[in-house]
Amino acid sequence: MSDMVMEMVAGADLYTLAAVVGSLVVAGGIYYLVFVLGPAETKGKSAVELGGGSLNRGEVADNYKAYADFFKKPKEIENAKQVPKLVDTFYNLVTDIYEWGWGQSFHFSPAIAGKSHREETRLHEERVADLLHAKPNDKILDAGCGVGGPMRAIAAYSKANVVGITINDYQVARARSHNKKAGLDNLCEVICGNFLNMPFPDNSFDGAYSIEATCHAPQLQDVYAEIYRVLKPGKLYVTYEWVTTPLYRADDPEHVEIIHGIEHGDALPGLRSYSQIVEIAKEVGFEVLEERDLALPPALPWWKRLKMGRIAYYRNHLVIALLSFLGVAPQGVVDVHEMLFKTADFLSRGGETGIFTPMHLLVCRKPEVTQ
Ligand SMILES: C=C(CC[C@@H](C)[C@H]1CC[C@H]2C3=CC[C@H]4[C@H](C)[C@@H](O)CC[C@]4(C)[C@H]3CC[C@]12C)C(C)C
Ligand SMILES: C[S@@+](CC[C@H](N)C(=O)[O-])C[C@H]1O[C@@H](n2cnc3c(N)ncnc32)[C@H](O)[C@@H]1O
Repeated sequence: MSDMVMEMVAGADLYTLAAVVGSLVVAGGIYYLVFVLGPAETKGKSAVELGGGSLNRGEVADNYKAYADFFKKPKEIENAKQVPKLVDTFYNLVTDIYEWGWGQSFHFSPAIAGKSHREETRLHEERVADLLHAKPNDKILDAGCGVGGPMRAIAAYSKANVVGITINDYQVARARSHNKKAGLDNLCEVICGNFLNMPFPDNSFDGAYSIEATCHAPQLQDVYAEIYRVLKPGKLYVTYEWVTTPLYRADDPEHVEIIHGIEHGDALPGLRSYSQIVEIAKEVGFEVLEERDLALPPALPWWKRLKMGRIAYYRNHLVIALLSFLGVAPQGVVDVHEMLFKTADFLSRGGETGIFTPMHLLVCRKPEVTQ
């Protein structure tokens, strides 16, 4: 072979080699982004599984649009009847992303020096069990149970039986599957239903709790009255509420912007003030034993992880955009993720300014003798 031919062959080999190495690097990069870096919290959910809950793939984009439109027409928010449906749609859209990027407990916790997010979450949940004095064989209600992170922690810790209710049937399926995998399906039960009208008899629970869930109720008195109804006399109800704090000023445009941002990104029919919560609990018949904002010092910022996660959110955005482009993730997931990205910012600002807390604690008792 002439030198020229030899050079051509060597050149072609080099091109092939470069193409093979290039493809391997790209494939490795995608694998690393999607499978290794993808699941931020546990190995529970990976990026390739991100979907729209109970929605068909083709319905995600339209449902997101319907959700976003709801908040463009502030008048409609007053129509309380539409809210549970809106909340159900919201959780179809966000449940996978929450699990993938946060974990199986859909709530915040006070940061604790030297503890991981997982430990902080567990301690915040076990506090509920302690406040309820939950014990083996008790039957405890979890109103708005998500995919069951808190219920599993509380059942494992106290050995009580926990019955969770959520409006979203996709969450029911996820929660049941997690309960089984955790070996806690003997203690944990999940049903799909509306906590404004629960399918449980009067006086049937030894305790009840709600973690960052009743904020979705258009009228807080409706859900509190339902919880009161199903509790046995003398038993306790513990709740972590999303509220505005005494620092919130309705005439400060920045405060108003932050609170609207939180409502829009979290399917809230209108955040309540901390001062309304106790009044409503008393109005439905509860005695209020304790009321406290768990976010106040010496507690460390609950929004710390939200802020620290920023780099991860950009990476998540990249992963989701790529999967959506490849047709793996349904159309519309990118928009949902973008909405959550903005929400994270409003929530952090709510925490930093001190005008918002997601953990206003109330411990209530249904009196022995009810009126
Ligand atoms: C109680 C509620 C939900 C509270 C939190 C569990 C969620 C509130 C905001 C969510 C998130 C924001 C940013 C997301 C990020 C852009 C994405 O890449 C990964 C998931 C997020 C971190 C996501 C996780 C859950 C939240 C922190 C409400 C709805 C009443
Ligand atoms: C932010 S999540 C919190 C879930 C769970 N408490 C946790 O901490 O992981 C709010 C939950 O409330 C539920 N929810 C909201 N409105 C509801 C309603 N009307 N009836 C039943 N569940 C409802 C949602 O479906 C979701 O599971």
